[in-house]
Amino acid sequence: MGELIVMNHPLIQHKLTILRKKETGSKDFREIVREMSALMGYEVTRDLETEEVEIETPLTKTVGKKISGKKVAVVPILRAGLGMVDGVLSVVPGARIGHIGMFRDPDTLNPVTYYCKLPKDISERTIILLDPMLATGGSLVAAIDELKKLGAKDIRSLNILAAPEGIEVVQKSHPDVDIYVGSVDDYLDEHGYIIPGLGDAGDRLFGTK
Ligand SMILES: O=P(O)(O)OC[C@H]1O[C@H](OP(=O)(O)OP(=O)(O)O)[C@H](O)[C@@H]1O
Ligand SMILES: O=c1cc[nH]c(=O)[nH]1
Ligand SMILES: [Mg+2]
Repeated sequence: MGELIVMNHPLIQHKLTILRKKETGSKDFREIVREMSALMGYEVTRDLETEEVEIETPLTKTVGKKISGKKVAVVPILRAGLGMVDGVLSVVPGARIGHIGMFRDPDTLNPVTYYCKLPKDISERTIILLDPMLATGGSLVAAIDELKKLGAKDIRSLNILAAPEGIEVVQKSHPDVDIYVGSVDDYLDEHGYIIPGLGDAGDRLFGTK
């Protein structure tokens, strides 16, 4: 079973509370998603491999560490995942970036894929999949299906909020994928919205409602 990591860091929780507030406008919402994503990016990269390297300081020789092993690819699920890219890149600036475009049909709640462009060597990279919202899990499962079809083997998901129903769906379909979340909320309403949630992340990020 994939691990579920709830990031209870006080800074992450403080920022999440601001995101949830209905009076937080798009400018602040975008800024806080970016800040939270940097903090979450720090957690999601905690187990990246390192190797020792000999270096020279201005005073002496010493041994330091550098990231080794697989390189990273950051893959936002459009649109809302785009809001998380800059924050994560602030901690892994050398990562390649792929894009998966997807929206959820409002009637069926099924994901519809409209775009996919990924780095060629996706099978050799650690993939950090970004989407602020994990609701029914349909979008995340479809995105992981697509990545695996193209050879991806090491995938982790970074989500600001998740519903218990969606986590279960993803863990059943893709037990090898670890899920990092800011909070596991209570339930999904009849329209598939996370409760208490923060509303529609894409609309709040881009001011489209
Ligand atoms: O877990 P699920 O039930 O699949 O729902 C989650 C998806 O819904 C939202 O996208 P949306 O369809 O609103 O598209 P947008 O990002 O363009 O706003 C969200 O950003 C996720 O991608
Ligand atoms: O609560 C939700 C559910 C899906 N997508 C969102 O943006 N918000
Ligand atoms: Mg949306």
